[in-house]
Amino acid sequence: MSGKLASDYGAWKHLQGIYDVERSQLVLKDLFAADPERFNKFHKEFVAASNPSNTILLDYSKNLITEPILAKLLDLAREADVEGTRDKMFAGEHINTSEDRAVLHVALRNFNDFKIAEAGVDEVAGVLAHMREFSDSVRSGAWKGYTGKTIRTVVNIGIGGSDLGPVMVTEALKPYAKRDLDFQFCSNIDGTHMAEILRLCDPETTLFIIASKTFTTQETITNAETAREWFLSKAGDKAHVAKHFVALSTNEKAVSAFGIDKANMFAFWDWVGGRYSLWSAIGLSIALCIGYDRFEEVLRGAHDMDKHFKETPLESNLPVIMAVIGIWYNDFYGSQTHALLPYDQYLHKFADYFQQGDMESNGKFITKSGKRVDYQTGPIIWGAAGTNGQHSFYQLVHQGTKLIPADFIAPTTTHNPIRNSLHHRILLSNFFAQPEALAFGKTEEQVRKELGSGASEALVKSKVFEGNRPTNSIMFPLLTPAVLGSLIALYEHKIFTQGVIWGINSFDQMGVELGKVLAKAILAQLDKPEDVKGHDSSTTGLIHYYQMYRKE
Ligand SMILES: O=P(O)(O)OC[C@H]1O[C@H](O)[C@H](O)[C@@H](O)[C@@H]1O
Repeated sequence: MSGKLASDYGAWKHLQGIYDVERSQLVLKDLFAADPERFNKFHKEFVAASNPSNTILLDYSKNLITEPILAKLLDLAREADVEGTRDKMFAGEHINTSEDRAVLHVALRNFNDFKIAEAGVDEVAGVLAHMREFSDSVRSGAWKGYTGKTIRTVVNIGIGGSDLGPVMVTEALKPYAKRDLDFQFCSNIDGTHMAEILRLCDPETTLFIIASKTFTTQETITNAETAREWFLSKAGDKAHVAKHFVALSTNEKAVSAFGIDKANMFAFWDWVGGRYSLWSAIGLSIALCIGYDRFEEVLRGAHDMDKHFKETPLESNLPVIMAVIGIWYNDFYGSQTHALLPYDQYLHKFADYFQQGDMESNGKFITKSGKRVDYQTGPIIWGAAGTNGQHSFYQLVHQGTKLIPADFIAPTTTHNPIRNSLHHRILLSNFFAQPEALAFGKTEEQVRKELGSGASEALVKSKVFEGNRPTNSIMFPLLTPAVLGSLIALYEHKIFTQGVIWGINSFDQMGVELGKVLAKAILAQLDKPEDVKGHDSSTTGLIHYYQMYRKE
């Protein structure tokens, strides 16, 4: 940790100079016309070391960059010591400085490849074996509920990282799911979420997974208590809880205080960040859904990307390339957001997942050495599955006043080739067309030609697409467990790289605390109007309104 701001680096200043002078020449149409080799120069294919059918193509040619700009961006990564910090992460050094913790989600999918010395790493294999044994037993029907019936519904109770990863992955890998096992995910403290899920559950055949790293999260503990209360109101005897409740946590004490047997607890460790925890015991619902072997394929796919990130020179390193191009827009072009646009219905939760992954990691204005940054850090992440987005927000992406860098993501082959893959061909034609339209647009001249001489000036102008809107295109053969593992790890390491360049700690989340503390204080004041004290007039007024109209 140099203690420097990113803007102090020589490469940063150089890039600012390039941006100021060359920006007007960075026109995709011209860059492509000038160089027929542009695609060849600006794409890379990742091929997993352990599994050649796991490949990912990254085409970054439709970005507002030239070879010298990319080289300078990579110099910035070197100057910020991305490589050194990466190696520290893999070695188990405590790079999460504010919490004095290692950052070792990579150890959860390592299979004894990299040597990592940190307490708990040697326990990973044991927990995976426990997950295998348990998921096999539930899936085979050997695990019985309190009346001797097999499990039909799994309810994962968790929030944030203890929810979003399992939700996203079980959706993404639905083609591999055990279809006669239903999966529900209860996260929100809003009782509606739990009430609607319990309507679908039979206590004799439901398994509740209480997923919480800390086992102190208000939403999760309240929802878990509600589920237990509901279960006991039907099952009667507390001894039956052991057949219907398991816990995934780092906090053994709190788990046993809740009444869950140690044998039904799946452990993990403080060096697993919440938003990096789907690889840990938090992935139990994934293993139950697709089977342990498939879950392990997800881990191995991620490990292959870890190897790529750790061992590939920066020039060919996919996460690093995506990271530095993102910085070019975020910090020099001033773009505020980054869109994730998967053309695969199975990835419809991908943007939701990386909203937490990216925004909780890099949404910070203080560097690791306590300085306030004088540049932008993490972008706002958003997106939706194609082609739905096209009929919703793409108007603004094409013709709005904002620059919105976007990643288009698609498989060459669909799991559902209905009507001879007609749907997939239409889907992919849109996947190819959108980045093309965004990059090359449509000139006034083309519009005039199309409309003929009678068209009004206003109409002509309204149909012009300026183009020059940058995108990455990411393709892979099929959304398999291994590919998905690699894809998630690709984005994780992109986020890591950006955080190192910005000098921030991507692995704490101090920003979610304040609201929680205030809510606790307010909860104690909600009963009586005279108790509402210490707030501004707006907050007081809102609580009084609630007190006047509530019905309980
Ligand atoms: O798993 P838990 O300890 O219940 O935490 C759940 C979530 O809580 C907070 O919102 C943290 O900011 C998240 O990173 C975490 O994923």
